[in-house]
Amino acid sequence: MDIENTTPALVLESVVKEHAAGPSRVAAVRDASLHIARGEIVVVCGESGAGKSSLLQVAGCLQSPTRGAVYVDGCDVAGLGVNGSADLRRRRIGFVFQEYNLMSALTARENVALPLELDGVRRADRQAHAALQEVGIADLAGRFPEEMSGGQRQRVAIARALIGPRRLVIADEPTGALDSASSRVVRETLVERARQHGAGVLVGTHDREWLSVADRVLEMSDGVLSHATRGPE
Ligand SMILES: Nc1ncnc2c1ncn2[C@@H]1O[C@H](COP(=O)(O)OP(=O)(O)OP(=O)(O)O)[C@@H](O)[C@H]1O
Repeated sequence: MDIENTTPALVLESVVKEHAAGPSRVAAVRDASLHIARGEIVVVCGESGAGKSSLLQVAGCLQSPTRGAVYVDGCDVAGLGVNGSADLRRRRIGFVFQEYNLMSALTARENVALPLELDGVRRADRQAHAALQEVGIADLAGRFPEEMSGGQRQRVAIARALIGPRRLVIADEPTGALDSASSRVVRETLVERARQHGAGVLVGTHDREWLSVADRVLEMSDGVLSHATRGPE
């Protein structure tokens, strides 16, 4: 394995995330530390309000930590500034959310190509088509999101999250809105694509079905990330 491949996809060091709530503050993440290697799938479970989304937002550089450090693919996010952080998100991090977050005015292929096009990558369209082929929905490339099922939309989101040199994929309740058959397809697709691309994957979910595909399962409770873990069940 070369040096680049041994760089962790994600390192969190003593991360604290507080949210303002009126005059007081809520500690959503309390002193969380975590390493995710490339190709590794880590699932964080926990009840509603445990702090999973807050942890994922900080890990995905969508929010700054109140304290602590975040490294994505070896890069210290605190030193990047607003533009550098946006570039890192667009180039190195893929996101999959419960709500899909696809652009409704763009076709499936255009949605997948968008992060590459924003970076001026040539032949983005062709790469997007290949990515849709890999997730098994190339025949829907010309459809708009509203013309697809939830499971199909989520596969478009996965193709978009993994296109280009992604080092880290953040998935927040990726199967929360899907039936069990679509959920299984989405799980298998994300896992297979992550293994092929060598991206580290951090999934926050209530869906216990994710435990069977995880390399590590962590529990979150009242902002505390517990490393008293199990392997996959
Ligand atoms: N923007 C915000 N402003 C104020 N408080 C927030 C904000 N976001 C989250 N919180 C609070 O932080 C805590 C953790 O919330 P978070 O959404 O991270 O949990 P979660 O485990 O993802 O929950 P769920 O599974 O319901 O999405 C909760 O007490 C929540 O009310």
